[in-house]
Amino acid sequence: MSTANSAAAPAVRAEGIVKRFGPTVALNGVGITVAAGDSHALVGRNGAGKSTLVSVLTGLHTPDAGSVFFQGEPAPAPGDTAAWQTKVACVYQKSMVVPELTVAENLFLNRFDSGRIRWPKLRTRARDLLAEYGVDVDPAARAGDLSVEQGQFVEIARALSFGARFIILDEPTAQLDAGGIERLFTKLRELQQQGVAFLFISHHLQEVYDLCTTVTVYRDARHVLTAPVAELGKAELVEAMTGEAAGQEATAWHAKGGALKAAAPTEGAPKGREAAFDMRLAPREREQPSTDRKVRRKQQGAGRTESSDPLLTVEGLALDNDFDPIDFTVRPGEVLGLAGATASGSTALGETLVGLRKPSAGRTSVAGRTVKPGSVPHALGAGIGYVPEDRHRQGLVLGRSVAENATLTVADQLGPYGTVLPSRTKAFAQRMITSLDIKTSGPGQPVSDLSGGNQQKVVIARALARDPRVLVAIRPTAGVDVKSKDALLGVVRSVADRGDAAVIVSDELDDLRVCDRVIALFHGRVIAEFGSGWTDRDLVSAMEGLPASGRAEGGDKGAESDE
Ligand SMILES: Nc1ncnc2c1ncn2[C@@H]1O[C@H](COP(=O)(O)OP(=O)(O)OP(=O)(O)O)[C@@H](O)[C@H]1O
Repeated sequence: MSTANSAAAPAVRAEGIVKRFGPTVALNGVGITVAAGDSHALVGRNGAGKSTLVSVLTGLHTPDAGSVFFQGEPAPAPGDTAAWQTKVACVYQKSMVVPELTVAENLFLNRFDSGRIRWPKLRTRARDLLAEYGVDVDPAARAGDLSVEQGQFVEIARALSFGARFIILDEPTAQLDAGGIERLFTKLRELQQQGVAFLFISHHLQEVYDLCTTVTVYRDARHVLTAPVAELGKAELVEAMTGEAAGQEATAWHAKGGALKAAAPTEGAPKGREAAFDMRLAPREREQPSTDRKVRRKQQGAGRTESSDPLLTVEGLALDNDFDPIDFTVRPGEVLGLAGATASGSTALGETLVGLRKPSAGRTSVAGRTVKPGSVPHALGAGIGYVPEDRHRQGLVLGRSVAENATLTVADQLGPYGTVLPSRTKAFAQRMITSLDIKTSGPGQPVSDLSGGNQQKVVIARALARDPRVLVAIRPTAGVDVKSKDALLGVVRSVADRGDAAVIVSDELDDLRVCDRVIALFHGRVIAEFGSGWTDRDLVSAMEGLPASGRAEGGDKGAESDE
């Protein structure tokens, strides 16, 4: 929306940007122009070069070639942080404010006048500043106590107060619920009216259509196209991102219902999708051949109704202040979805299953064996595999290589008598790189050098290497591009299809589509349960805590109907 500002110089113009990291060419002569007051989306597959461009546009990286202009003026000199702050700011999915400081202190961080700081004056200035941009946050609040949404608003206000008229939003909605996204978008639209321009980076293509007027696509470090969003269909957009014509490859964007489910394995057919997704380092000897037989029969078409003993049993599990007592089972061959926003208790429930949190009541067992509560090693030992939500805090050792990270949980299986055979580690990592299409220069590359989505693939590979009986994945496709999403969800599905079980904790409909059953939580309580055949509207309504409106067939047991 470039209303009154259409005649103004572009908020940013970058031309011929080249950025190399050793042998990797992260940006290969790309450009981008964001008009004043525009909301411009930058999309591309994992590793396309988006984050690298953000680093160049914010002065964190100096390009090897090319130039950047803000409002027609050359970008500040490298290292002149104060000057860059007056031009551009980047708001990430997790606010970068300093949690120990108050909002007022964060707002004026690094720009106190020399001499004594006058706190009352500072708070007043902070209040005025927040009011100017319509941000309803107490300046005396500790930044660490703010919600993600409030933290982002504070960061936007801080950027604008430096004079910046160009803000980059890098996956800003990843941690927000539907209400938070709507409020963020409303604020962005208001600011656009005042001439502020946005570069919006997201793997959620619907958000691009909801918010942006222009879209630029990068693929493999190159610029592919820039077009008005209204003139580019979703299929064309995905085609530009993947370089494949629609229909050539099912994408998560198009996939509906069972389309994402990997085909059931047939005996004597090792090739194809499941073979590619078999990421186990050393597949375990099956202890329960009878169960396996049942599962195989089921997979061969005997239908999903046939019963077998549950692999995961959860009885009266509760965590004070997070979720009420809950009971459920997951059978071999089944993927269960636990749907709900982070605050619904679904994430806490997932973290309790894997031993990260100690429940206040109840019991979990895997294949009939009770799992010691609150112990990750015990949960792993019992056969639970874990894909964490926060891959940086819980998932990866950033300084270590792709190969080392992928095999961290299976070091005991990499060589005799506690030794680790580099050849075995490398061979396993290479298999994983190929199967999951990880964009990397090789198994020896540090994971810190991978793009965010490719790091997530390493986390998933690592969980699978242990050959878990029950895979618990929390928002497994966060930050993952449309095509890789399909592959990763196929991997989760294949865990069940080989006779084990999986639990996906998510509020992403694409994640939940691979599930055979979905339990929706709201405010720590089960609000509904769906078999197959739910509609987007039904599930979204349940996750928002809205009353059932004749929700999907297949076992809806809305809270209201209990009465
Ligand atoms: N510090 C670095 N050292 C080496 N290679 C890097 C570094 N940073 C990025 N790369 C490489 O540059 C390429 C582009 O990465 P970038 O993070 O810009 O991708 P992206 O489009 O942001 O991906 P994602 O959607 O997964 O976040 C990737 O191949 C990545 O491995």
